[in-house]
Amino acid sequence: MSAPSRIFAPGVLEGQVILLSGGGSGLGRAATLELVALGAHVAICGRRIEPLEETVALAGARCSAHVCDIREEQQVDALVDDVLARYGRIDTLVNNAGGQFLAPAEEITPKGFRTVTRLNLDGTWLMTHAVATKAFIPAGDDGRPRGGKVISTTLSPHNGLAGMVHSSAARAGVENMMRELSIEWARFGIKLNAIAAGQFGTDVFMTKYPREMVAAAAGQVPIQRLGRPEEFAWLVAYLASPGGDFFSGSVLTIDGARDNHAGPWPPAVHVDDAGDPLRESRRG
Ligand SMILES: CCCCCCCCCCC/C=C/C(=O)SCCNC(=O)CCNC(=O)[C@H](O)C(C)(C)COP(=O)(O)OP(=O)(O)OC[C@H]1O[C@@H](n2cnc3c(N)ncnc32)[C@H](O)[C@@H]1OP(=O)(O)O
Ligand SMILES: NC(=O)C1=CN([C@@H]2O[C@H](COP(=O)(O)OP(=O)(O)OC[C@H]3O[C@@H](n4cnc5c(N)ncnc54)[C@H](OP(=O)(O)O)[C@@H]3O)[C@@H](O)[C@H]2O)C=CC1
Repeated sequence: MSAPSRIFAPGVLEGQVILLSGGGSGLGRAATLELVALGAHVAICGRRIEPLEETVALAGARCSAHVCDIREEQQVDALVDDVLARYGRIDTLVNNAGGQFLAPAEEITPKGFRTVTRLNLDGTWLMTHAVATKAFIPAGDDGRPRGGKVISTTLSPHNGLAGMVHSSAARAGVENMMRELSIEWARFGIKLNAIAAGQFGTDVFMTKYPREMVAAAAGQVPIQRLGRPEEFAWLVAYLASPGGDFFSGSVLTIDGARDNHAGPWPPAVHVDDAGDPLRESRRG
């Protein structure tokens, strides 16, 4: 059973049904636990059943595990049908599944580039389109489109992350997809936003990339630490809650100011011996 939320009133998501991709690990698992703690039913998907079942064991009976590769159209259709058959509705889709490998651009093959854009851009589109057409656009009891929310994880810094040309391109595509659809699908009551995540110390982040880069990562964040998965989870919960109802077409960057500064923090020439930012003296 999920622990009570440290931030939100219990029950704020009571009765909501949320479909979340990549719920078997890291940010997706943290978000699932928070959403369940707030009263939502959360259906999670991923390619491997074992990590999904671990999340279900932590979350309890309001969470269900569904194997689905979000890159495969038929699997996505079957997933959304399954979730609707089980819960009868979907209120929010969280497109969290994603990832990439780190490699110099000139070494990325066409297959490698496609692998990453298929996962992050095409997979997000397939999930978004399937949920919108099957759950959000069809009429509810009042004869009007049911509406719903889509929250998609993207990547900060926005000005490019060296070694990740495929993912940088794909996540920019996702952000603009959310912006564009927020206009087109406003007439159906669908609200779409992106969460541009900076560096978060999830298990995969800490182990997948070269050790020296990971060790330096927190130092490149102006607030001097990595994000904590629960901080991501709270933002997802807020957007899913009534507090998020007037957000649509936004990109919410959660990165400790990493997006605003591309180099080490603080840059040596901008600080005094004590490490404080330099200032100019007043005139006169
Ligand atoms: C400067 C600041 C320092 C900061 C610290 C450094 C890191 C910055 C991190 C930035 C923020 C982002 C963080 C995160 O996202 S953390 C979470 C990451 N999680 C994941 O990536 C999980 C999902 N990822 C995957 O499943 C895989 O990585 C992949 C996206 C590749 C998909 O896997 P799949 O099984 O479908 O693919 P394959 O392994 O079969 O590979 C297919 C082809 O892709 C090419 N490829 C794959 N790996 C590599 C590699 N390491 N190098 C080069 N090319 C690669 C290749 O063409 C594969 O085909 P072939 O096998 O036939 O060659
Ligand atoms: N941690 C970080 O610093 C940052 C993370 N992000 C993004 O946030 C998201 C979560 O990251 P994090 O928790 O750290 O990483 P993880 O690797 O732990 O999570 C990725 C999840 O996505 C699932 N997944 C991967 N490919 C597919 C697929 N084709 N179909 C369905 N599910 C899939 C994985 O499960 P399975 O392998 O079983 O399919 C896994 O549970 C990702 O999109 C990531 O790129 C963005 C910026 C920074």
